[in-house]
Amino acid sequence: MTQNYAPDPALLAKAETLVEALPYMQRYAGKTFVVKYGGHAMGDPEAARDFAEDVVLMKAVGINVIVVHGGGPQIGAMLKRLGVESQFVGGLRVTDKETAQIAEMVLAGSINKEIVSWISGAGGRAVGISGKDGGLVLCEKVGGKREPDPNSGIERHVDLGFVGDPVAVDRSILDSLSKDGIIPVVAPVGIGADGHTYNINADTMAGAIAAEVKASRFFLLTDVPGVLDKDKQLLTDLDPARINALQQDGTITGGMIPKLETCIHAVENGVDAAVILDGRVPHAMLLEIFTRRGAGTLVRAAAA
Ligand SMILES: Nc1ncnc2c1ncn2[C@@H]1O[C@H](COP(=O)(O)OP(=O)(O)O)[C@@H](O)[C@H]1O
Ligand SMILES: CC(=O)N[C@@H](CCC(=O)OP(=O)(O)O)C(=O)O
Repeated sequence: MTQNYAPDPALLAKAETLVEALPYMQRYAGKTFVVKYGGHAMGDPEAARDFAEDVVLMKAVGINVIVVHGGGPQIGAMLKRLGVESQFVGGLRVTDKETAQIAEMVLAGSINKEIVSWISGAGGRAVGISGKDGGLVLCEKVGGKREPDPNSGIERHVDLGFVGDPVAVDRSILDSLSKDGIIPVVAPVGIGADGHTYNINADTMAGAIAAEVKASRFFLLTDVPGVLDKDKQLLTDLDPARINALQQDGTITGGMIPKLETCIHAVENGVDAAVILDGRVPHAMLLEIFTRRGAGTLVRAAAA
């Protein structure tokens, strides 16, 4: 007995999607991608599950994925619960000794292990570390910032306390984990030569790691579709000169300034491209990596 076999169009579309992904899988196998997962992007449990699936799929097709996470809103919530005041200067949290302890507890304790659990739940193997582990990140106290005084408006110098800037990254612990099929998940906390614990902006931490491992792609998952122009239209491609112009004319403000400065640092120090993506969009990274459509804002160094 014979039967006409008409493939289900939905299944056929799935097969075509896989075939579309093939050249990208071949291009990226063996390459290193650094993913910065921001605190705003990780709010929704469904989006978190999609994020973990994307990371596990990337690893399964041979990409060495390194996750660096934030947690600013979650630190803020914990400080509020504990009745500790907190303020930001130039996008960085002023961090006294108590705040540094709480930030470490939230970042390296709860958030780090939660991301490890999500990745395990998606069938991957992850190990959570902070910049303190295996000598990963040595940092230096960030110099103070100039800020107008809220009362007088006169500029004053603000000491940020235990806020660190990565000055040396030792990639060996990342390489050991990656080689063994493990996805490193890194909390933005580091140690200084003075032995103190420092709170590091997660974009800065991720950028320093991306530059050290010469990542092919550096993804920054946030809560906007990418960099928007004055008419709220997505800017799909940027280079350092254009970013400087957008900063000068006030198109880029707030948290986007350190984010793009980190992208410039990364692409000028050996990272092929940085991409700012909306982490709330389901499977945002897979769409960017494995389809012709792409998403978000791609930042590259200026052509030589
Ligand atoms: N031109 C711009 N395009 C997009 N976002 C911008 C722009 N200028 C400022 N922003 C702000 O930058 C924010 C992203 O930075 P941030 O809050 O530090 O993100 P995250 O916590 O994910 O690191 C956006 O939510 C938006 O409010
Ligand atoms: C020094 C400094 O500001 N550290 C940040 C670290 C977390 C972070 O950067 O998280 P997001 O990426 O979610 O913003 C903070 O304390 O909020």
